[in-house]
Amino acid sequence: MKYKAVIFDLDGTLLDTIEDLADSMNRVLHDRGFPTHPTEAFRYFVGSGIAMLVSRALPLDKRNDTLAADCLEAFKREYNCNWNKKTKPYKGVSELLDALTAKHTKMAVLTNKPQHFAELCVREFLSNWKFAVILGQRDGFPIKPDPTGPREIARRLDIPSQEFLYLGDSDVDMITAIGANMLPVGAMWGFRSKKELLEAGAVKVIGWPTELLEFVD
Ligand SMILES: O=C(O)COP(=O)(O)O
Repeated sequence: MKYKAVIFDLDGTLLDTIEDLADSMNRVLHDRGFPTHPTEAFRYFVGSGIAMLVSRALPLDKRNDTLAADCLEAFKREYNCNWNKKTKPYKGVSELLDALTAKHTKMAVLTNKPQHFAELCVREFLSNWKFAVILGQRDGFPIKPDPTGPREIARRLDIPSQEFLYLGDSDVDMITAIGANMLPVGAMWGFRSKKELLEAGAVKVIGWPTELLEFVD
């Protein structure tokens, strides 16, 4: 089966955002006298939205709703100043997006990043390519792994779910793809391991972006 459309996860799949996310959150922690984390630790904090990132980064014995809400607002302020400092597309992404564009494959972005930051990042780092839909975290809508987002993309593009490839770098992405009846493909250059991707149901795992082309119509 060859696929007609691709949904991309953003953080850890198209863009390496880890340092800007880590620097922003570490500043919030440092300002409050809490321990900071090495950048690598954020690979496991990212993926389920920024509220979860903030909660995972807070000291275990300090996690409460009031502090988490305060730190979430502080994180948004910091990230608003830092989102484009060190972020960049992964190597090989531009070749993949060029090739998909040449094939007229429909492309969309689905991320648990807030909608505002998702749009900023796509505009700044991926403006050479057309994404038919960019869906980030929006108030009142469930985030991944709920399949509402990918189903909305399929509906808006008027392409059956089964004809979508879904490329992501985390268990959340694989579970989302399976729930939406799309082919889950794991990106091994991102934040998580091959083992995690396979255990979460990746049907394929690829080590370089253009390997995705093999599955595209
Ligand atoms: O959790 C986030 O904030 C974003 O993560 P995602 O782009 O991998 O969905």
